[in-house]
Amino acid sequence: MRTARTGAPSGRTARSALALSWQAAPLASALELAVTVAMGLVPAAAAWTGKLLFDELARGRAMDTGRATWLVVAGALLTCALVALTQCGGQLARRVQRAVALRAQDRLYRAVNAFPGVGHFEDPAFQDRLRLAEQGAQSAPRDINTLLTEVARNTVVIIGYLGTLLAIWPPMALTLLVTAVPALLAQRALAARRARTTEETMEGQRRRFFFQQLLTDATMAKEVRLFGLGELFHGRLLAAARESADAELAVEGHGSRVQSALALLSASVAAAGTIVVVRGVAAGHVSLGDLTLFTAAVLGVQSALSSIIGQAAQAGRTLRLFRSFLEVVHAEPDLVSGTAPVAALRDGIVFEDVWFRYHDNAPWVLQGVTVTIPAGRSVGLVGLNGAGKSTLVKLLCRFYEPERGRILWDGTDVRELSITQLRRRIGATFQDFCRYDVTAAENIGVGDVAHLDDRAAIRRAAAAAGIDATLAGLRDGYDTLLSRIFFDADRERGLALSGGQWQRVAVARSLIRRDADLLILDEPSSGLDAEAEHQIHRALAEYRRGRTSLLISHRLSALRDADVIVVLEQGRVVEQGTHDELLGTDSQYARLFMIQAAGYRDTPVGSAP
Ligand SMILES: Nc1ncnc2c1ncn2[C@@H]1O[C@H](COP(=O)(O)OP(=O)(O)OP(=O)(O)O)[C@@H](O)[C@H]1O
Repeated sequence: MRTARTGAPSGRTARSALALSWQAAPLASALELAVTVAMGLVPAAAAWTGKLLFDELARGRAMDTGRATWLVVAGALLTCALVALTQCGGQLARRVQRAVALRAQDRLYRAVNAFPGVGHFEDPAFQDRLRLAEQGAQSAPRDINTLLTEVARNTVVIIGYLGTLLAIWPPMALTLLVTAVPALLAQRALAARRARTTEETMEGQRRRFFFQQLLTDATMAKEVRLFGLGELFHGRLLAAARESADAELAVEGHGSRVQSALALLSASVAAAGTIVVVRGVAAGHVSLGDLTLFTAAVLGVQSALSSIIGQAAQAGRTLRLFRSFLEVVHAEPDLVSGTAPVAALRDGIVFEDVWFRYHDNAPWVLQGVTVTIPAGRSVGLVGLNGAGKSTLVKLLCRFYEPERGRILWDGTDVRELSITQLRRRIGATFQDFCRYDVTAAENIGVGDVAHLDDRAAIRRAAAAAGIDATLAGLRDGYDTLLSRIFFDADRERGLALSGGQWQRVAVARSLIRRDADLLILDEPSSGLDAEAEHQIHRALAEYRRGRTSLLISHRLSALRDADVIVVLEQGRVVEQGTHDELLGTDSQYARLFMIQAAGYRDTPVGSAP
């Protein structure tokens, strides 16, 4: 994938994540920070209240009961305040999280939509990065925000307690800070290892997802059952799932050992400090209240440091994922759109010595193709499977960039033209057309979003594709939902069309662009019955009259009327001419045509026509 690998240092990545969070919900983020800092003041205040209460109690008969009662009430009020602040903080955090999730998805899918070509989508590495980006975009801004608020809260907690420690036994303050260093290093290493595991198991997860699809997709269900593939795919699904689970289990096992060692270190340090202070109590120069305050301070500082370290490690892990988000959002486009406006086609389209292959080390699919599609004429494209016909069409629509050579639209290289304007001038039905889970009308209307609600235009296109009567006769006519999955508003299941009917809907979708200069039809009738095929070809021939069209079909009879027929063989143009011209020579076209004709006449292939 040609992404702009940001390789952003953690600082810059963290700033971007934080910016995402603050831009998404500035007020809620600021309030969350304020509430969290306020929460940080409570533990030290509560510990001091406890110490004062203990010291009061330690005075025995001389105790001031009124003061002790007020201290108990103050302790209870502090607990209430903590509960209220926790609830408030939680509510604000959820608000921030929802806003961040929406903003992150908006940025991610806006970026994905902006890729002009289709190359990125066919790249497995890009698919992995996209999935990591989805995870990172959700969690990193939240984790960085939490880190910020937790650092603020815990710094307040630590400052509140450090004074106490310095007053009671100063070396403890330093010891706690020093022991935080190995904990920080260990947690960082652990977080990096977790993030690496997530990245390394991505391919396995992609495989698992693929087998899940195979086992649950309605279109696959027939073959999976007929060929008895369920067990095979189930086994592969489990193997992929086991692979990821094993890797995750290994890293979590390591994590538990590290956490246990760190907990042991903390407990030993706390015990050593408490022993020193207990001795002070025994010697009479430290009060019981001081002992409780010291114990609370040690635990408070340790848990505050551990919380900061834990959050920092977690943020470090999700920042690695967030880097994927930044890489996708800032990815270089797979091809660059020109800016020149695209005028209506006057002279024609010319492929000039076009060379193309799908990847740097893949074989050439087009090898120096030179061909002209004259304006107002129809061109038929013929060739064996894999000859490169669909690829030629995809290059014309600018889904990919030719590696060498040029494609000219009225003499201008299409690279100089605005891709959006160019595509608006093309109506196309691809071999692998889409079946949208929307109404019949919308299934045609999406061919020209400006006409999504133009029922007359939709019906005209449907009539030209020979599907108007069928759609009008559906349960709710053109408003019938064409889907096997979704329910419509009345909880009625949608309707499924037959393969040939879907194909006509797809043809209608390309015909609705009545102002399109070029009509591309890649195997528009492969799924139609003989009568329907005849009908649709007649209708299309009528429709194409005087328009520029490029028609690909293995049924050569459908191309007889084309003004020029071009034969592709292994990515090279080997013949071109009219049907009669080509049939009169010893051409590849004539051979293919005879084979098909013989099939219909039941004449053995090779016998004289
Ligand atoms: N997205 C892709 N990624 C990699 N290779 C591809 C891709 N699409 C097509 N190819 C390869 O390019 C070659 C030409 O494919 P193309 O679809 O252009 O042939 P075609 O002439 O339209 O064939 P058919 O008559 O079977 O539709 C094939 O060898 C195919 O494997």
